[in-house]
Amino acid sequence: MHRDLELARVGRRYGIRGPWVLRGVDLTLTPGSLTRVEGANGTGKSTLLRLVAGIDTPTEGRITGRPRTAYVPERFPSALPFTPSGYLTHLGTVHGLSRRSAAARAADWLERFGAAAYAATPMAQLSKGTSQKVAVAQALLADPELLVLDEAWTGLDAEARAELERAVAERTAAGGAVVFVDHDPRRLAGVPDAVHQVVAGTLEPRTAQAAPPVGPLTVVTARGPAGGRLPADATRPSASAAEPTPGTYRLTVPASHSDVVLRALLTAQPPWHVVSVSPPDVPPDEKDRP
Ligand SMILES: Nc1ncnc2c1ncn2[C@@H]1O[C@H](COP(=O)(O)OP(=O)(O)OP(=O)(O)O)[C@@H](O)[C@H]1O
Repeated sequence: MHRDLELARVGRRYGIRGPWVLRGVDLTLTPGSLTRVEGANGTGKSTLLRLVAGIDTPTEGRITGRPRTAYVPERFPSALPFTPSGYLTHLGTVHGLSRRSAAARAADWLERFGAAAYAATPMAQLSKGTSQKVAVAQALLADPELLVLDEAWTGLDAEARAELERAVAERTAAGGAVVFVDHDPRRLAGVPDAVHQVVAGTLEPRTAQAAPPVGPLTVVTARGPAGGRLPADATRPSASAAEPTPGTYRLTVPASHSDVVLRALLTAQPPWHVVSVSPPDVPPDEKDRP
């Protein structure tokens, strides 16, 4: 994503005389940012996400700077006349991939979400959870610059939920923007760069204290090159960073983001030395004891 996506004074109503669902919405999504949208039932969250995703257009106002966008809708039309493999491969070619690399990516994503065994099952026969995995895979397939997730975790098993959190971390680390709605307040808690609430048809920044991370945490201990500064991609997702001895840092990271933090440390120029990766409250020198 090379520039911001901007919503300026956006309004949406359904039907010429329908009530305004949203009005006067201003929102800026910057490259690399994670944004959460909250709001009570029926306030217009899905309406907003459809506008952000570009599958609906505003009744008034402007949206500019659209990047390559992918979207997981609240309700995925699962009864399609395809198998997951055929569907994802077809979509990959629509996104400009060769058939061969589209098929390889389709297989990779189905594997990541634990749905490889259903690659050749007609989609109409899939369980709700497996079709949700296909819904998520179709959005991630072509490395979108903007990823819009409307309750995308709903129906996924625990491993697939964690995998989707990791995929979100990868997208933002790659400079993409991610916007999500989720009924679970613990979803990626403490990680979003911005949280907005839909209230009475407008969008307001949430002013209450941001929730601290409540999911599983990982402590990454790393030693830097002389005078080295922690790479921004390592500090940004971290809930805390301490420097117990000069040049050695302990980063406490949501487990969903540990791969991204490790990659940022190891690919920095010059690279950092990762001393240990452990659950919180386990001193690094004790973690290997039986
Ligand atoms: N296609 C549509 N045609 C007419 N009205 C619609 C349409 N889509 C949404 N609405 C109305 O717009 C309002 C906001 O709906 P929306 O689904 O955006 O809210 P939401 O916050 O996502 O709700 P929920 O939390 O229940 O998913 C509701 O009153 C809904 O009935």
